[in-house]
Amino acid sequence: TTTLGFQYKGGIVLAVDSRATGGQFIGSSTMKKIVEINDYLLGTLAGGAADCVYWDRVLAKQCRTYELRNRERISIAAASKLLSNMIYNYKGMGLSIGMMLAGWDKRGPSLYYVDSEGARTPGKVFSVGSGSIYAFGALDSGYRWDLTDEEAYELGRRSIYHATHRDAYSGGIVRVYHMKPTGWVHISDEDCKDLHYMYQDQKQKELN
Ligand SMILES: C#CCCCC(=O)N[C@@H](Cc1ccccc1)C(=O)N[C@@H](CC(C)C)B(O)O
Repeated sequence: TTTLGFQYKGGIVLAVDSRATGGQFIGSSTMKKIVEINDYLLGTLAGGAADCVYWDRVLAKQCRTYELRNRERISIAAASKLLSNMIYNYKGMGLSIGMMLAGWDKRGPSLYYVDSEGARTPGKVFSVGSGSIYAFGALDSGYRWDLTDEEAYELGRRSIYHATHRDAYSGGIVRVYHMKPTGWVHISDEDCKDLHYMYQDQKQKELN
């Protein structure tokens, strides 16, 4: 898996791949690794597929219960604390979860990284998963606070593409979402094969 998230002038962009593997076997090429917890809260999944999907659903239930009891949406900080505390109870028992939570609450945009080791940290730029080392190469060199929306989408897309090219455990569809003050927007789903040939043509044109 390769997932990434970054905050910039225009909000937060999330980008992920869609491959699920069991050893060298590819179990799925269409996994949804960006999960829509509610209209203002997105999660990204990396690690054990069952662990991530299960605890994401538990978190979604907790967030909805919070809304019903308090008549307002839960903050990203509180949602990430709920997830972190729930999985911390299982520390050392073998859970494998590396998630990002991205959302917009009354404090504005918020991006958190939470994992099954017990980490919970806010930040501006993260990449999580077996392909994150490759994604960071493109992401860190292209990241600026003042990116336009289109530049931000392309940075996310390109960074995931580079990871799918080099990491055997990443591939399939490159999915991009944008978290705005009005909630999330699904920007694009593109097969990494199509991106490969598109970038090759681009390079060819630059050489000519
Ligand atoms: C095949 C199959 C079913 C999925 C098995 C399964 O959890 N695969 C994992 C890799 C893994 C992890 C821990 C133990 C074993 C195998 C996987 O593909 N994780 C991706 C993200 C999830 C959300 C799809 B990615 O992190 O590579």
